[in-house]
Order: sequence, then C-alpha cells, then structure tokens
Amino acid sequence: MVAPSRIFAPDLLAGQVIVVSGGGTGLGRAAALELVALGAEVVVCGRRPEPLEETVALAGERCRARVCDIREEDDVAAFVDWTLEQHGRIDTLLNNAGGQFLAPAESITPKGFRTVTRLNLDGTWLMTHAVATKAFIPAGEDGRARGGKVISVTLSPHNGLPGMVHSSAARAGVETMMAELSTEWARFGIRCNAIAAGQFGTEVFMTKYPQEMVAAAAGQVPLGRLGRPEEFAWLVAYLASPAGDWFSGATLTLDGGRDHHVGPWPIEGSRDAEGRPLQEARRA
Ligand SMILES: CCCCCCCCC/C=C/C(=O)SCCNC(=O)CCNC(=O)[C@H](O)C(C)(C)COP(=O)(O)OP(=O)(O)OC[C@H]1O[C@@H](n2cnc3c(N)ncnc32)[C@H](O)[C@@H]1OP(=O)(O)O
Ligand SMILES: NC(=O)C1=CN([C@@H]2O[C@H](COP(=O)(O)OP(=O)(O)OC[C@H]3O[C@@H](n4cnc5c(N)ncnc54)[C@H](OP(=O)(O)O)[C@@H]3O)[C@@H](O)[C@H]2O)C=CC1
Repeated sequence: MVAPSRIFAPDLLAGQVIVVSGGGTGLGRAAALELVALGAEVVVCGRRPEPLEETVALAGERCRARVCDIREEDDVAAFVDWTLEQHGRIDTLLNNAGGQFLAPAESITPKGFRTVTRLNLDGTWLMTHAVATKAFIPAGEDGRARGGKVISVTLSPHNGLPGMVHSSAARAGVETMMAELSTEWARFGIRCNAIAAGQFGTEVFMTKYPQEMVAAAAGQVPLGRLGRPEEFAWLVAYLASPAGDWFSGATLTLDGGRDHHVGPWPIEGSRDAEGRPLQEARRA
C-alpha cells in the first residue's frame, strides 16, 4: 500500500487517469506513487519491464504498466490504445521519459546528437500527439472535446548545461512546443506546461555521471542541495489537480535557484570582514 501524501488530501486526484512515461525509476516513479496516493489511476511506461513492475509493486492495484519506447511511433500508438482500452480516458500525460549522455560538444557525433534529440524532443512529441489525438481531442458525451493536461519535464539551467548541448537544445524545443500548443489546443481544453527540473538526486543522476561533477552539483544550487524526487512529484500533483487548471504554456522552474546562479554569494570584493554582503551607505 502506497504511503499517504504529506501535502495533499487523499482524494485530490480521484477518478483521474494519468500516464507517466519513464515511470519505472527516479522522478517518474516518485510522481507515479504520489499520484496513486492521491486517488489517480496511473499507467507507467518505459523500455524495460523490470523497473516498471517494481513501481507497480510499490504502488498497488491502481497502477498499471506497459513497455513502450517513446521514440517508436507504433509503440506509442499501441500504448495509448491499450491505456484507453483499460481506462476509457486519459486526463493527464506526464512526459518524464528522457535523458542524455555527458560529452564535450565538439566530440558529439551526428548520431549521438540525433539520439538525444530523438528521445527528448521527438519522443515527447509522439507521446503528446498520440494522447491528444486519441484521448483529449475526440468528443466526450457532451459532444465537446474531452480536453486534458500535458506536463513535460525539461532542464534547468536554461542557459544550457555545458556537456549537454544536445539535451539543452532538445529541452528548449520541448518548452516551446508546450507554449505553442497552449495556444493551438486551447480550443480543445488542453493545457500544456513544462517543469524545468534542476538537479535531483535520483539513482541515475547519482551514478551515471562523473562522480566529481555529481559531488559538485549541490554547490551550484543557491539553496545548497539537490532536489528531492517528492518535491517534483508534488508539483506534478498540483498541476494535475484543479489548482492547475489555469496554468497553460508555462515553464515552471523547480531547481532551488539554479537557473539564476551566478556563483557563491557574497564573493570577495562584495563582503565585509565578517562575510556579510556589502551595503551602500544611506544619504545623509
Ligand atoms: C557541476 C555540474 C553539475 C551538473 C552535472 C549533471 C547535470 C545533469 C542534469 C540532468 C540529469 C538527468 O537527466 S539524470 C537522468 C538521466 N537519465 C538518462 O539519461 C536515461 C536515458 N538515457 C539513455 O538511455 C542513454 O543515456 C541515451 C544515450 C540517451 C540513449 O541510449 P540508447 O541506448 O538509445 O543509445 P546508445 O546506443 O547507447 O547510443 C547511441 C549513440 O549515442 C552516442 N553516445 C551514447 N553514449 C555516449 C557517450 N557516453 N559518449 C559519447 N557518445 C555517446 C553515440 O553516438 C552512440 O552511437 P554509437 O557510437 O554507435 O554507439
Ligand atoms: N535527475 C535530474 O537531476 C534531472 C532529470 N531530468 C529529466 O527528468 C527525467 C527523469 O529523470 P530521472 O528520474 O533522474 O532519470 P531516470 O534515468 O531514472 O529516468 C528516465 C526514465 O525514462 C525512461 N526512458 C528512457 N528512454 C526511454 C524511451 N526511449 N522510451 C520510454 N522510456 C524511456 C527510463 O526507463 P527505461 O530505461 O526502462 O526506458 C527511465 O525510467 C528525465 O527526462 C531526465 O532527463 C532533468 C533535469 C535534471
């Protein structure tokens, strides 16, 4: 049995059907567990069955899983069709599946660049388009488009992460995609937003990258620590709830201040002998 939410009422999302891509691990799993705790029916997908099955085991019977590679059009179509057969509707799509490898830009081959943009930009588009055309745009019982919400994970800092030019570019594309669709698909009652995630201490984050970079990451966050996966899950739950109904086209940056980090503060030349930031004298 999944643990109750520490923030929201237990029936906040009762009756909702929510798809979480990449729901077998990390941020996606944390979101899936929180959404189930709030009463939603959750469907997770990813390439590997084992992590998905683990999420289902942790979440309980209101969570189902199916293997789907978001880069493959036929896979995506079959996944969305299956979800609709199981539940009859989808209310929210969380585009969380994604990732990249860390490498200096000059060393990235055309294939390597395509690999990352195909996953993060094309894959997000395939999922968004399939869910919209199959679940959100078709008319409901009242003859009007059913509507729904798309929440896509992107990346902070927005001036790009050195070593991740492919992912920085792809995530910028996703944010603009969400903004554009918020206008085009408003007529169907579809809300599209992005969550620009700063650095979160998920298992993959802690193990995939060079350890010296991981160790230095919190030092680049003004609030001095990595994000906790449940902090991401709470924002997803908020956006999926009625409290999120007037958000559309927004990028919500969740990063402890990382986007605007200018280095440690106060720096030498800007602090007094006790280390306090300098302040100008008031005029007499
Ligand atoms: C202080 C600062 C703090 C901050 C520092 C850190 C900030 C991190 C912020 C973000 C954190 C996160 O997102 S954490 C979560 C990350 N999670 C993930 O990345 C999970 C998903 N990722 C993946 O599946 C893989 O990494 C990915 C490469 C994207 C896709 O895998 P695939 O199996 O599809 O692809 P592969 O077959 O492995 O590779 C395809 C091609 O890509 C290229 N390629 C792949 N790996 C490569 C590598 N390591 N180096 C070079 N090139 C590579 C090659 O051209 C490969 O072709 P060949 O040459 O022919 O083989
Ligand atoms: N952790 C962090 O600091 C940050 C994370 N992010 C982004 O947030 C998201 C979640 O990150 P996190 O939980 O840390 O990382 P994970 O690597 O744990 O999560 C990525 C998930 O996406 C799935 N996935 C990858 N490729 C595909 C694919 N082609 N089709 C379907 N599913 C796929 C993976 O499952 P499988 O391998 O089984 O397919 C995995 O469950 C990612 O998009 C990540 O890039 C952004 C900023 C910072």
